Amino acid sequence: MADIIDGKKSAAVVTDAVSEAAGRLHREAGLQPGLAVVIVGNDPASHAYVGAKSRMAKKCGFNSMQYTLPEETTQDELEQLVEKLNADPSVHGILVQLPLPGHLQSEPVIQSIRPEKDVDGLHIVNAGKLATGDLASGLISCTPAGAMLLLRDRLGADLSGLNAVVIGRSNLFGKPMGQLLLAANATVTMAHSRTKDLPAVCRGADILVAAVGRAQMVRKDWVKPGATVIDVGINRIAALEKGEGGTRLVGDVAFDECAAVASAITPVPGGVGPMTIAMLMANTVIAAYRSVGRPIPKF
Ligand SMILES: Nc1nc2c(c(=O)[nH]1)N[C@@H](CN(C=O)c1ccc(C(=O)N[C@@H](CCC(=O)O)C(=O)O)cc1)CN2
Repeated sequence: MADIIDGKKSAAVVTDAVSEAAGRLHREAGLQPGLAVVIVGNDPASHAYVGAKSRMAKKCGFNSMQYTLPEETTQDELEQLVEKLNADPSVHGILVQLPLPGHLQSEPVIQSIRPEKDVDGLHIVNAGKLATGDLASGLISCTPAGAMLLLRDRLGADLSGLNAVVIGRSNLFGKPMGQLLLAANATVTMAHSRTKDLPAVCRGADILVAAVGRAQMVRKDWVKPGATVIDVGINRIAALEKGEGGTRLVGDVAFDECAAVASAITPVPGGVGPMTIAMLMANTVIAAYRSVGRPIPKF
């Protein structure tokens, strides 16, 4: 049976360090990190994530600002709000919760955020720095940064000689995850829906990272014995086995059967998810330190 990688515990270590760093910045420079989170529309899951981000920001000692915009918000109105936040010196981090309602285009909104306030790490300047191997001067997308921290705790910082397979090629996760693994010297394969014989590709992975958005798609015969499995999926399925109505949360990996083969595995919930919010806090405190030219804390 694989070791279960405890994302909640690692996230608490990060947020404790963030709180400490925020307190120091306040004491020594009189500056309180400010995080503005923008949500448009009524998606319940997005509201839950944004609520969790705002609560954690307060817990870390930040000035936590939440902008809840109605479903019918226009592209112009949203971009004007971003401009206002760009110009506000008390705001060090801006995050626009995704996905946006269908009539809005996310890319122009993301690109309108000043790169130094882009705590989601999605602006082309931040994505470009990561792609060119500069992990020091930009901001890195939160979920991949969190997944890498879990891997670092488990396998160390140098992944030389290890084969990593990332399933999924999104800008939010798959692409930056691939870049981070490459920067850690892993041999990286980016797999996706058009990959031929996906199970065989995955079976070659010492590190298997699943971000496909399909409940329990990765089965035990996809997993190399002894592999480390990182599950980024968040899917709600009917809770049939409990004999009651309702839903339960599962990842992209069939947990029980894959845990029997892997050497370590992240659960859902309680794996990568909590790290996403912790790394958002880390990015915000980093942005605040940089805004006054202070050396940034390490997480
Ligand atoms: N602008 C962004 N939008 C979205 C991002 C993002 O990083 N930036 N990621 C996801 C959603 N997300 C954060 O926004 C997120 C997802 C899951 C969790 C989490 O802690 N999950 C828990 C379970 C929570 C539950 O019970 O539902 C877990 O896995 O343990 C945090 C953040 C899409 N949008």
